[in-house]
Amino acid sequence: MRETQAQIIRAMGVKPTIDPSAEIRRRVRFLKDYVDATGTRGFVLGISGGLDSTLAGRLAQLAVDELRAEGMDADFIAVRLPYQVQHDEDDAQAALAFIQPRTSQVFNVGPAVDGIQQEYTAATGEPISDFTKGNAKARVRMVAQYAIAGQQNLVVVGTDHGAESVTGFFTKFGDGGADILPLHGLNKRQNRALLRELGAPAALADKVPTADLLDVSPGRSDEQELGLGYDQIDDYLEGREVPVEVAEAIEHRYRISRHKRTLPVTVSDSWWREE
Ligand SMILES: Nc1ncnc2c1ncn2[C@@H]1O[C@H](COP(=O)(O)OP(=O)(O)OC[C@H]2O[C@@H]([n+]3cccc(C(=O)O)c3)[C@H](O)[C@@H]2O)[C@@H](O)[C@H]1O
Ligand SMILES: Nc1ncnc2c1ncn2[C@@H]1O[C@H](COP(=O)(O)OP(=O)(O)OP(=O)(O)O)[C@@H](O)[C@H]1O
Ligand SMILES: [Mg+2]
Repeated sequence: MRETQAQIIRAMGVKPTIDPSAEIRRRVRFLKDYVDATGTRGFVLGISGGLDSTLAGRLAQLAVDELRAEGMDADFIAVRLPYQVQHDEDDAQAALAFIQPRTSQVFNVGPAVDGIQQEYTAATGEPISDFTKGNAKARVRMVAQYAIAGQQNLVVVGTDHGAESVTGFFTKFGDGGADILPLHGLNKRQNRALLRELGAPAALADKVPTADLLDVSPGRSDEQELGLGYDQIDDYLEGREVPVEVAEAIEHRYRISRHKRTLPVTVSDSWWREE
């Protein structure tokens, strides 16, 4: 295995093989212990219909079920955060039906995002690009989740995991902004395996991953945007041999996204000087 590959695998914490049921137990216990130790009341998470939030949402609900059975007044708020009307709303509803959240809410990010779009043009005299607007959607979702968390003494669940973290494929302080990451150390196929173990419908576990941030191409697949397949990223993270150009593409993305996996850089930091 390439030395860089070994270093990246260590940093991402991905194991070559997992026991899905043991991973589920470990992660539910983690969510419960965290709430218990911090005096918070539970969790809030945006549910998109994609597989990561379906998994993290189900884990959060299982944790809350157990906390409530133990006498704690815990809650999980699953929040739909569409930009106006979501093209795959049916999948989001199927995800909610599977998760069975104690509480669910709908918070349309459309008016806030459109407000930012208008003010951007008013301020700069130029239109905001669809790409930048897409990141604003992810950031408004973060703001909405923190509003709910702040009012209700909840923590914001993030869905970051090895196969996204390694390429920095998330919006900084958008979906990357969260308090607790129950999927840390898993790659994409391992997320699917946990969902299957939990009994999720195949349509949810097998769904094509999409950031779904662009107005111009709703539901464009992550793989199309990245130019890399999750199977390739997953193989890399499991320590398997991948074509050298794939390894180099992953390592390049890993290097240039380092700033997204650290706290804001300060005058005392030097990591950014290293190659
Ligand atoms: N070297 C550096 N040191 C410190 N900060 C640096 C920096 N370079 C950029 N930055 C800052 O970071 C910003 C760029 O980062 P960011 O705003 O995140 O933007 P960026 O990384 O360009 O775009 C986010 C990417 O993540 C994808 N995404 C987003 C959300 C969800 C998902 C999904 O998987 O579903 C995927 C999205 O499709 C897009 O390709 C810059 O505007 C700048 O403020
Ligand atoms: N339309 C949406 N409604 C609610 N939450 C959303 C929406 N879009 C994104 N999110 C939140 O942002 C997170 C990051 O999006 P991302 O696409 O990486 O995950 P996903 O949609 O859950 O799964 P997948 O990567 O398989 O599409 C989601 O897990 C979810 O918490
Ligand atoms: Mg998605």
